[in-house]
Amino acid sequence: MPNSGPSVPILYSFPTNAELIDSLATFILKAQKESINKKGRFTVALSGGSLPKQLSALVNSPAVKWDKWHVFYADERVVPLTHEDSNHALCDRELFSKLPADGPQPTVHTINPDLFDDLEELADAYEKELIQEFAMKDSARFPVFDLVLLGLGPDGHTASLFPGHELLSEEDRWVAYIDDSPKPPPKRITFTYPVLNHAARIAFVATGAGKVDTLRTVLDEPEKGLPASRVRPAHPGQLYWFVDDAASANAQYARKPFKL
Ligand SMILES: O=C(O)[C@H](O)[C@@H](O)[C@H](O)[C@H](O)COP(=O)(O)O
Repeated sequence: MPNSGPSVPILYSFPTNAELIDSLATFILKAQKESINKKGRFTVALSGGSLPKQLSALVNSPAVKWDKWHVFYADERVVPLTHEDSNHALCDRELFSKLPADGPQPTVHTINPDLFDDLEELADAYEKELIQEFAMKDSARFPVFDLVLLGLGPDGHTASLFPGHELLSEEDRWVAYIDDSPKPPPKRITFTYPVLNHAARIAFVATGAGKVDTLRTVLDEPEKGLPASRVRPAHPGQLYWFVDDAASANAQYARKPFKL
């Protein structure tokens, strides 16, 4: 019977962070290849937190076709783009600034600092960039990212979708703002579920014993509805978890051996 419901998450758990980093890079390169073969470009959404560091194996990989990458931020903090709280500044520091200056560079879509006084306008402008990237190029009704990389907060949040927040039921807007984030800084913009759940692939990355209870709840008790559990891309989209054994220690959820 054809499956048209949300994807069943695939869990990969690695004994060490080094193994996770290598496998994640292999996974990303495969996604990159498929996407470029199909459409000539690779659309990627990145998050902040510990995620950018987990992409370190890409920096020196000659297989990365950086000039085909179109990068957005799944969420961004409303601070100057060079501020230490900025997800763009973080990704730039961990990733983009490490690429050889004379080599191919990604196209990176940042939020517009000229609009910081009006969060609605800021979110709308970022949504327009998504429309230009997807609706105009692919004639798609929703943005279909080739890859979205997400982190998991200790309270089960992901991107800037926090437990109990009204944005969890947003069905129309693709990009929304919040000004009451429980994790500082309070002002942020974030992709909503309509964007996340139309992606072709989503990979969560979560490491360390600090995530052990939250990861167990997200994987084993999705009915509790933590924000990360609600990320379930519709068929044929696929959801993956790249975690380490410290983070997955309490989860009953079945692990898959990593093999592409
Ligand atoms: O901008 C942000 O705050 C992030 O995008 C956020 O969603 C992050 O991914 C999680 O909080 C996990 O963060 P850690 O990986 O640092 O635990």
